[in-house]
Amino acid sequence: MLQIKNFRKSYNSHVVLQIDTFTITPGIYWVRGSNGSGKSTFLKALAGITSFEGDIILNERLNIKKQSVAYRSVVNFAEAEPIFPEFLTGIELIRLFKSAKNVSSHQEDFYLESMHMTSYVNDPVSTYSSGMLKKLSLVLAFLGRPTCILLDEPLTTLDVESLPILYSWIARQCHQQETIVLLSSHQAFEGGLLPTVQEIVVEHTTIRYNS
Ligand SMILES: Nc1ncnc2c1ncn2[C@@H]1O[C@H](COP(=O)(O)OP(=O)(O)OP(=O)(O)O)[C@@H](O)[C@H]1O
Repeated sequence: MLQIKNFRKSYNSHVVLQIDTFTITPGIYWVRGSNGSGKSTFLKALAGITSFEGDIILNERLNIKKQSVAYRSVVNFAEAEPIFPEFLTGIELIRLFKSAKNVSSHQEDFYLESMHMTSYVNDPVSTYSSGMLKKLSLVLAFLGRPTCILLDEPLTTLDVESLPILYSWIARQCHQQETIVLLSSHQAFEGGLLPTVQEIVVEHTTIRYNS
């Protein structure tokens, strides 16, 4: 469970997001809002990579500010437009993430094979197209034993064949362990491929459930 309390994020003293209290229980959530509404800001705050006022607490014990290392070890984030060191190969980045997340198994094999990435995962990321970079960032977001997975604009640059594969990863993850999965998009969710999906709307500098 994620609890957000007295949250406020400003850029140059301009408030872009304010949330009094908001609770997210395990499940799949479609975070929808128009351009500039604050979706990325919200996910970056939950990922612990942008500063904010207030508290974010995971499972009633991991405060993002007080237990930041433990919090981040179970919260994975895929950026909307991922940028990686160009000289590293995909597999080197995966190994780096695995060591940070204390993963010893060949957990990545399932993701690389199902997303048909084995032919280029040993190449430097400087040679990757934007869709290939996106797929690599999605693999990284599933490594370890995350209890929260944050995917910012995962549909952007992903080809139509890859979308059902990503959705199957999400369904598998939620089946194996209680997980909060947040996917942001400016588009409405087209159902069918995922189990129950709830919608969180970002608008008017705050968030709400779309019930
Ligand atoms: N680094 C920054 N400095 C100043 N303002 C910023 C910064 N990042 C975001 N903003 C502002 O915060 C607001 C929310 O931006 P954010 O990127 O979170 O929106 P978004 O909903 O993800 O948009 P999009 O769908 O276009 O990606 C916008 O008004 C944006 O101009």
